Amino acid sequence: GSKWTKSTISYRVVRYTPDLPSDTVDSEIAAALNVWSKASPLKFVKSSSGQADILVDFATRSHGDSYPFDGPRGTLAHAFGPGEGIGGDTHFDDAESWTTGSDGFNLFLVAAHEFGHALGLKHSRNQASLMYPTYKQRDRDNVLSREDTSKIGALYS
Ligand SMILES: CC(C)C[C@H](C(=O)NO)C(=O)N[C@@H](CC(=O)O)C(=O)NCc1ccccc1
Ligand SMILES: [Ca+2]
Ligand SMILES: [Zn+2]
Ligand SMILES: [Zn+2]
Repeated sequence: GSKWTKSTISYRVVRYTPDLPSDTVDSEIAAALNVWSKASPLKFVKSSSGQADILVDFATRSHGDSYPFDGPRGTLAHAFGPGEGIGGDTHFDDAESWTTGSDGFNLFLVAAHEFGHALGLKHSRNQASLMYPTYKQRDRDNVLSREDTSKIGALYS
């Protein structure tokens, strides 16, 4: 696949982390998707049951795909590139402490990075990019670099 061939993409949160109220998880996930809808023609709609393009899940260790999580730290989350079935699905390691602040790991920031992968972006070698491989604190109101914006623009122009 490498990119979605439709402009409205559905998502559903399958399981929630115990670290945060579920409506907080919902709003952080929606905010992370909004980062990308602002930089592309893509729209995201939330469904509360049944199938969806992007299934969001919190899990630990072995969790039904070939990429078991690794306990605290290390891998924080992963996402599959666009496509049917597992394509787009985004999993967060629930061994991490998920927060809305600067302690633990900020769910919004990690989700914004993961959804870049779920939309077809690879890692960047540019430290300024949200798609740089390693986590660091960023200004929530300005998470995309010019490179991120041009990459998603080129993919979904
Ligand atoms: C090989 C993959 C599965 C590593 C995985 C990742 O890149 N997921 O998208 C991940 O959890 N990377 C860590 C860093 C690492 O494992 O060395 C990370 O901080 N990812 C989240 C992240 C990265 C950059 C900005 C915001 C969030
Ligand atoms: Ca981990
Ligand atoms: Zn997984
Ligand atoms: Zn990544």
